[in-house]
Amino acid sequence: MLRNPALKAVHSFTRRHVTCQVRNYNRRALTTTATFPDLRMETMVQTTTKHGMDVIHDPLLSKGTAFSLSERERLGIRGLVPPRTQEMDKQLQRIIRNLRECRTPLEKFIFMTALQDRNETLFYRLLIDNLEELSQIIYTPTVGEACKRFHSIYRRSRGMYFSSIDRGQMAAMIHNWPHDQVDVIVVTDGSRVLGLGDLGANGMQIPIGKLSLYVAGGGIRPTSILPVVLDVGTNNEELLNDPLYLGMGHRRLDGDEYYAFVEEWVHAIQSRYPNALIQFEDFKYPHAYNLLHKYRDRICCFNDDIQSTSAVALAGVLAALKARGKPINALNEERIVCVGAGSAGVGVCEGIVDCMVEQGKVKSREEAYGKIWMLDQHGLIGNVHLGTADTSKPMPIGIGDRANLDERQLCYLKKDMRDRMNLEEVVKAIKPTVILGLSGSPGVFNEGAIRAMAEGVEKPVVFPLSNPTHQSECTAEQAFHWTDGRAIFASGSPFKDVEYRGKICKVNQINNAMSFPGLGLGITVSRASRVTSKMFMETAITIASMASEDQLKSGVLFPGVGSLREVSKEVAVKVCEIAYEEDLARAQLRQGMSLKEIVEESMWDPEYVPTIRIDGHM
Ligand SMILES: NC(=O)C1=CN([C@@H]2O[C@H](COP(=O)(O)OP(=O)(O)OC[C@H]3O[C@@H](n4cnc5c(N)ncnc54)[C@H](OP(=O)(O)O)[C@@H]3O)[C@@H](O)[C@H]2O)C=CC1
Ligand SMILES: CC(=O)C(=O)O
Ligand SMILES: [Mg+2]
Repeated sequence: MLRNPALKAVHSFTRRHVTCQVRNYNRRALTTTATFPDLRMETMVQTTTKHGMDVIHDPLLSKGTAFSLSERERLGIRGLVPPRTQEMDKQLQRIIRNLRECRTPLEKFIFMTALQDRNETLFYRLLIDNLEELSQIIYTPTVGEACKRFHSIYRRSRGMYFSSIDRGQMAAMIHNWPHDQVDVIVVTDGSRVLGLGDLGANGMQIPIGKLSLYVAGGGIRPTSILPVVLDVGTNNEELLNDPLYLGMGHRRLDGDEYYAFVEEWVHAIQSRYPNALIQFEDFKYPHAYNLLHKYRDRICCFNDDIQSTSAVALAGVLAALKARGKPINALNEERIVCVGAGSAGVGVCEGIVDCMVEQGKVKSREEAYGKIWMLDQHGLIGNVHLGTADTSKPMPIGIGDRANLDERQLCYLKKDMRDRMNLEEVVKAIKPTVILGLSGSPGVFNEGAIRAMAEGVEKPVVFPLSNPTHQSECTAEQAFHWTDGRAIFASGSPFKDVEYRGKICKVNQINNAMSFPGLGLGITVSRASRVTSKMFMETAITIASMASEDQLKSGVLFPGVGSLREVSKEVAVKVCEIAYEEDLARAQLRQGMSLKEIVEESMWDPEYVPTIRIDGHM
């Protein structure tokens, strides 16, 4: 059965007191007999065995100044908080005023973290009500800065760390986590944090930020999430030499040792939380792919950078087709350049190829690969027999530094083009309609390349998707100036709309944050045992259909982060449908309720509910 998202107290009234039957997350009925003059029949409540200061200092229970007098009595906190009970709206007024006084985004980040550490209900209310503004603090771009500075701004622990000294202990350690029900785990090894490289254990802020979006955008309960760092070391010299660094001070494990480490962790998770969805995040190529292929058919997991980035980028490309007045099943008519051949670049291009094949307008997968030109840091993945851009000596494939290319990247090799052509040369040669940036390399969309692109197409689709903002392949302003205001533009991190010659040019944000919360919600609600390719493709199509004709005309491709809850609902319903269709769902459908109603009812909404104390032995 699907879990009721809120605890429910069912009261049977006797003359002087109430018998209260409370169901916890495991649907175990707990019964307590006490007098609750402030509660009515069917009141939602939260329960605790805690008392006094322990209640005030538990961020999942604390309401700060909002505890009612009756709650203060029964929880033993009378006199421990200021006397006036202040409801959430007043608390929000105070919080917002204090937040606005923070001078820098990083100060805001620290402020938000402190709020999350003392009162999660208030934190999530604030976040949901101001998603567009505050996602830029708890997520990209500010989270990037917070990762770099994690070891110097560290205040209080959140999440779990599994490190090289924990080998052999992980199955026992997982029981240290205080919650019996975990629905979503985001795990990183910190090897490629946004476009910032190897940040080791400092990467913890990424799972925390992603999971905050799961709660705020996807309605997952804050008690059901688990952020994890696999601290297998770091190769970041600066961190290794910093005495304040909090991770293991050795170089990264690699090879068999690395994969054995991850395997032990997966076993530990499975032993306690066999139904949890695992999101692999910010693992460097090729580990990211290797882990995905190892686990995707074994456990309920996906790789965010590969798969949900692919869903949202495909959504952007499909919506851009519509914005250019083309049908979305004409993807095969596009000429796409992808700058970046790592997890995200290859993942996004695979999603586009899957979609072209699904649309049935290409004869083979190979034909679809032929529509995409891929560049890595050396330039185009081209034919080394035709020579390279920087040397006239031909070099057969598999020799020299091209030996690193694997079969996933070699699918895009262009036999009729010279290896390592630079971006501008590629653009001039093939006249692309779409250019994607997933390189983590700022400024690689240079003026020459973008101007050349704009000469060949009326509405060039320019998507510099690298994060955070300062790693973006170009700025919004550059894209609109170099294309004479004609670009359809989206970036990974937010930019402001641009005014160009009196016209407001719209900026979209294409970030996997638009897809993973809804996906996780759908998996959680249906209790799907696996995450499938179809779920990502349908997520893309769902998101691509969300903008109105007028929005598309104005350059808006789909709703922004501010509408994340609405987007997540739609995505979750679609993911649930697929889970049932593909026979992967383990939750029984509820009679008389549509999937949409079930999804909506499952979404946690931060509000204060009365707290009652129960006897821990009941
Ligand atoms: N908007 C979104 O939702 C998402 C954005 N991203 C962003 O994508 C970026 C890449 O992530 P990911 O793929 O995981 O990282 P990887 O490290 O796996 O891959 C980076 C790729 O970029 C290539 N590259 C580096 N410099 C250049 C250059 N100057 N010109 C062309 N290619 C270059 C690398 O080449 P080589 O192989 O030769 O080293 C490599 O192929 C990050 O900045 C990340 O923030 C990632 C996921 C989601
Ligand atoms: C957004 C994201 O997942 C990344 O930049 O890695
Ligand atoms: Mg990522």
